Formats: sequence, structure tokens, C-alpha cells
Amino acid sequence: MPKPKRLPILALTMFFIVAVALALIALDVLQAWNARQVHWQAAHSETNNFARSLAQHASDTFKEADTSLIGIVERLEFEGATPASLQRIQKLQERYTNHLPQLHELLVTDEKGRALVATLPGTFNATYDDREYFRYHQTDTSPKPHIGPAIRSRSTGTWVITISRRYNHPDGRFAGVVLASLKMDYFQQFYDGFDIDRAGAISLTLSDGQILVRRPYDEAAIGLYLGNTQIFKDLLPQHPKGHFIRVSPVDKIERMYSYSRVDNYPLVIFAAKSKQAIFEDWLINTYRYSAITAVVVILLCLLGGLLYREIQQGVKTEAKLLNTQKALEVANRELEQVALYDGLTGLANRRQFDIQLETEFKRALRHGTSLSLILIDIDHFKGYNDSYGHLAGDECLRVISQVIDRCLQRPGDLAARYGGEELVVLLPETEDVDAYAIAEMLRRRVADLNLIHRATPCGKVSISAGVHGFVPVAKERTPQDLIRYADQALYRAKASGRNRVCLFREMVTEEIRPD
Ligand SMILES: Nc1nc2c(ncn2[C@@H]2O[C@H](COP(=O)(O)OP(=O)(O)OP(=O)(O)O)[C@@H](O)[C@H]2O)c(=O)[nH]1
Repeated sequence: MPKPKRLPILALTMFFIVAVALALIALDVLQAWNARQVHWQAAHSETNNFARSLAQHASDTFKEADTSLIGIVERLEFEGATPASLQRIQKLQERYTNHLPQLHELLVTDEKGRALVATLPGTFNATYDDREYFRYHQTDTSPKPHIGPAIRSRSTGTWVITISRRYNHPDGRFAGVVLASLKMDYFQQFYDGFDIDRAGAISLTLSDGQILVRRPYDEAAIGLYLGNTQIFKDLLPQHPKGHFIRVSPVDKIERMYSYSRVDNYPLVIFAAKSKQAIFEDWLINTYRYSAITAVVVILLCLLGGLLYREIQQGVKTEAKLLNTQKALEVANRELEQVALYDGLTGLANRRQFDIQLETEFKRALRHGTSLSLILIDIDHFKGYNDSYGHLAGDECLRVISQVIDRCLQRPGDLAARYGGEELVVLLPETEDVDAYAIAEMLRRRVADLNLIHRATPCGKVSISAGVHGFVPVAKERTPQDLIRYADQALYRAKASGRNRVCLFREMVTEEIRPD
């Protein structure tokens, strides 16, 4: 019986479980990676939008203040700094400061830096010739506005950002400065109102890299110079808008920055989200999904392990069953041997012979063929036992049986132990004369063994045989007729002196004389 092919099933089961587990893990990793990309993109466009709208806000805020400066410069250059003109400008400035919430102060100085018009009380006639913006306009003849670094207001002590313009005498000489100072608080509050993450940052800097305003507020960061960083040296000169990731030199937090130059003014705005905040949600979701995947994979492995053990158990059980089946087959064969074969001679036993006789008789009846039988008896066997012992008698019986069995050529022929020292040979499809010839051959073969037998006249073991055969005719002949007439022929052979074969034919027994 072929061995059952269970091993590939076990290997396939293992392969399937491992493949499904790996696929689940791979899907989880892929999903996590995609989600990370989505978070990254979302953060990028969010900071980008922040930077754009903040740049617009900065541009509008400075433009409003600058527009008022343009008007004042126009008046001063057209009318000159006459008392009447300065009075009108004073009124105009007060209207501006009331109207524009970002304005801290509007100021006009003469060419010495003395305040001619000021909106804050106590600043009139104060001197501003030491201020950066005054010195800038003293030397720079450009009519463009100038935005200076963040400074503390002399009158209020608060942080302000200045935007200033130079105005000239009719001959083009420097006549003084018109200045608007913007409240840093205004920007600070605006930036604080943005819904950016806790560690997010917004900075408004000058184009040269000096910080003007920063969220989160840190006084130490005001005026910090970043002009020597790669962003200001390489990135900004080439790209007015963009993004980058870097660790902040101010608070050492890693962020994703989007930046944008402010239209018309030498300003740059930066909006940033911290990397930690960008990936906070993603990390939480990834941990959740990974935990679920881990549970599923563990369950799968457990179930797979159980399935594997079940199959393994099945294989073992099947192997046991196979062994049991084999043992049963062996036992059955032994039983069959015991049931159908004679233990001493190894020939078919009487039971098998009876079955076979019945079968062959019916077959001969059906086909109209002849069936013959030889009944054999060892001569003077009692004497042999008496002379040489029963064991030697057994051995003699075994040897003669083997000789007879070997002489039979055709598959249907059957040699059996009929009982005691009597043997029988059944020969299907064999005429009685042919059976006779076979019996005679058997007799000769036994004689040729030359087994010593002192108690016989010829001095060696011999056999006598009775033969009978016929073509069975329904209801006229029975299987027992074959035995009966063969026995009669045997009786005749014994009676005639043994060591011979007699054929029983048509009620006449023919006798063949021995050599
Ligand atoms: N050793 C041995 N002897 C057996 C066996 N079966 C029968 N015998 C003996 O065979 C002998 C048969 O003897 P008898 O039937 O008296 O006849 P015989 O001595 O053979 O003499 P004839 O048949 O007349 O030639 C008996 O002594 C049986 O005990 C057997 O299986 N083994």
C-alpha cells in the first residue's frame, strides 16, 4: 500500500500560515507607510497655506502703514516742514493711528533726528539720530521704505518694528525721516490665534535673516541673526517660496517649515509644524493597527499551530492504523494459512481441498471438461514410524509432500493432505489417463528419493495411488464419486502389493505394475 502523502500537506499548512501572517504584517507596514505619506503631505500643504496667508497678512499690515508714510512724505516734500504743514500732519497721523490697529506711533524727524511730529505724548522734540533707521536714511538716498530690526519704543518701552521713509528738501538733500512703528504685540496676537500645533512655530524675519517676531514668544529670539544659515544663504536667493525640514536653532525642535517672501517688502515669513505633532496621530493609529494586526497574527499562529498539530496527530494515527492494518493482514494471512494449509506438509489442507473440489467440479460441469483425482498413501508408514520414530515419519511425510507439490505444473492443480499419511491431487481439465500418468510420475519421483525403509520388501519408501477421472454430468456424478472411486483404485493398488498406481475406469480398476 503506498504511503499517504501527508508531509507536503503539513509543509503547505505551515507555508500557508506563514504566508498569511507575513501578508498581514506587510499590509500593515504598507498601510502605515501610506498613512505616513498622507500625514506628511497634509502637513506640507497646511504649513504652505499658513506661510502664504501669513505673508499676505504681513504685506497688508506693512503696506497700510507704508501708505500713510507715502502721504506724509508727499506733503512734507511739497509743502515743506512749515508749522502749518506740521500741524496738519499731526492731525493726519492721529487719524492714521486711530484707524490702523497695528500702528504704535507715527513720527516725523528733521535732518538732525529731532521729532517734529509724534503721535505719542512726550516724544515731541526727542532726538532719534542714534536710531538705525535714521542713520540708514541719512546715507541711503533711495526713496524706498526701510524696515529696521525690532527695537524697544523709547516712549513706551514695548517692542516695535519700524518702517520708515526718507524725505528730502526741494534740492534733494536729506530733510529727515518719516516713521511708523508697528506693535510687535499686534503680530504676536495674530500669530498666537493660529491653530497650529503646540510645538509649531511662526517667524517673521528680515530678508537678511534677523528675526522680528516669533511664535512661540521668546524674547531671546528677537533680533537673532539667521543670515548665515543655509536657508538664507542658498535656498531663499533661488526660491521665494519653499519648504524644508530642520532642527530649529532657537529651541532645537525638529520641524517642517514652509516659507514665503513678503510681497514688496524685505521680509520672509516662516510657518512650521513640529515633526512630532505631524506624526502624533499617525503614530497612535499605527500603534492601534499594529496591535490589531499582532493579535490577528498571534491568533492565526495559534490556530495554525493547532491545525498543524491536528494534521500531525492525524498522520501519526494513520501510521498507527497502517501498522495495525499490516499486523491484521499478517494475522489474516496466518489465519488463512492455518485455515487453508496443512501445518506439517505445507500443502492445502482438507478444508481447502473440499472447497476446491466443489469449485472445480462445478467448473468442469459448466465447461464439459474432465476432472481427475489422485489419492496417494505412503506404504507401510506405520512401520516407518515404528522403525524411525514419529518425528522421522513427519519429516518423511513432508519430503514426499514437497516432491508431489513440485511435480504439479498447472496453476489449477492442487495437492492436499487428505488425512493422516494420505495425500490427494486434484487435476482440473485432465483426462483420467493423463492423471494416471501424473500419478505414475509421482510414484517414480518418490521412489527415486531412495528413502531407506527397512520394514518394506523393497527397502525404501514408496507410495501407492488410486486414480479416477470423469467429465461430470449433472445429477449423475458427485464430487464424492471422484474420491470414492479413486479410493477404490488405491485400495486395489494396496491390495495388489503397493508401490503402484491403479486407475478406476468404467467400474474396472486398471493396475500398473511397479518397475
Ligand atoms: N509420523 C506420522 N505418522 C502418521 C501421520 N498420520 C498418520 N500417521 C501414521 O501412519 C500410519 C498409517 O498406518 P496404516 O494406516 O496402518 O497403514 P500403513 O502402515 O501405512 O500400511 P499400508 O497403508 O497398508 O501400506 C499410522 O501408524 C499413523 O499413526 C503423521 O502425520 N505423521
